[in-house]
Order: sequence, then structure tokens, then C-alpha cells
Amino acid sequence: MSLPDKAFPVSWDQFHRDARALAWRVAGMQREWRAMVAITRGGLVPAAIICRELGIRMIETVCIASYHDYEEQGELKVLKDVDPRLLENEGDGILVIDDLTDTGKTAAVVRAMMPKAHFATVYAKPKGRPLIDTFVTEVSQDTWIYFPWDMGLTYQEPITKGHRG
Ligand SMILES: O=P(O)(O)OC[C@H]1O[C@H](OP(=O)(O)OP(=O)(O)O)[C@H](O)[C@@H]1O
Ligand code: HPA
Ligand SMILES: [Mg+2]
Repeated sequence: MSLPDKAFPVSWDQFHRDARALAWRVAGMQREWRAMVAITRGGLVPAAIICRELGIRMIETVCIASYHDYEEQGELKVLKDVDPRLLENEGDGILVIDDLTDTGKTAAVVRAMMPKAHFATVYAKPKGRPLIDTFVTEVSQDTWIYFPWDMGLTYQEPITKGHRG
């Protein structure tokens, strides 16, 4: 696996704030949503925060698996489709949530199922941006976002070493 040029680590607290900021943006549209669709697995976390803020109680998933490393994404497999009732009117009135869009491939697969759905992600990279409607923070394409559920507390070397005498 090649290493990313830049790292963007996100704490739980920051993720909660950013997901809430996304909820504020979507709330500003003043639309009634028929349902929320979370793109698993990463979309489950912001979906839980945003459905609470927007009062949405009909939550569905679209389950997608892909092999990922920093630069390459393997083939995408849809493991579970959305309920066919949500596909009515090309997905109009459906709010689709994911943690981020990177190359835009995941969003494109789901967009093909529901072309009129509203796509919202917490973070976006430039290639994925055209595939989604609303996001909070953009990071450069050569940045890897480290989510809090993928991290743990570890010892950090001092920035300047050699203080032990
Ligand atoms: O725009 P893309 O290049 O398609 O990348 C974005 C997708 O990649 C990550 O999911 P991943 O496939 O790693 O699976 P996970 O959500 O189960 O962790 C992320 O949660 C997005 O769904
Ligand atoms: N971080 C975590 N998962 C990802 C990313 C990222 O920057 N891009 C695609 N999947
Ligand atoms: Mg994902």
C-alpha cells in the first residue's frame, strides 16, 4: 500500500461537529425527505448523527464493498440494494449519506440507482465533488482522511527528540 502524501486525522468530536454541520446545510434546504439511505459502512456513522438532527426515521442502507488502498480502488460490489419502493421517481426525496467521496466511484454507482436523490457527504475530494450535492469540508486528492473508528490512542514521539539527558 502506498502512503498518502498528507494525512487528515479526524477525532470523534470533530466528526460529530462536521456531521452536524452537514445536517445544518441539508436542513437549510427545507425539504421533506422520504427516507435516508446510508452507504455502508462509512456512511452509517454520519447517518446516525444526521437522521437525529433532521428527524428522519426511515433509514435504509445500500451495502457496497470495495477493496481500497490509498491510490487504487478495486471493483465495487453491491451486496445489498435499496428497497425498490425508494427507487420510485428516480429516488426523488431520498437523502443519501456517506462519510466521504474520493474518486466519486461509490457515489456514481448509487447515483445510477437514484438519479434524483440528494447526495451528501461530510468530506469531499476534488474528483468526487461533481458526483455529490452537499458536503462540508474539502481536502486535496492526495490527502488521506483517517476516521476515528479506524484509529486508536498511541504514543507519540516528541517533535524534538533527545531530551532524555
Ligand atoms: O469516492 P470513492 O473513491 O468511491 O471512495 C469513497 C468511499 O470509500 C470509502 O468506503 P470503502 O469502500 O472504503 O468502504 P467502507 O465504507 O465499508 O469502509 C468511503 O466510506 C466511501 O464510501
Ligand atoms: N480515508 C478513508 N477511507 C477512504 C478514503 C480516505 O481518504 N478514500 C477512500 N476511502
Ligand atoms: Mg464507504
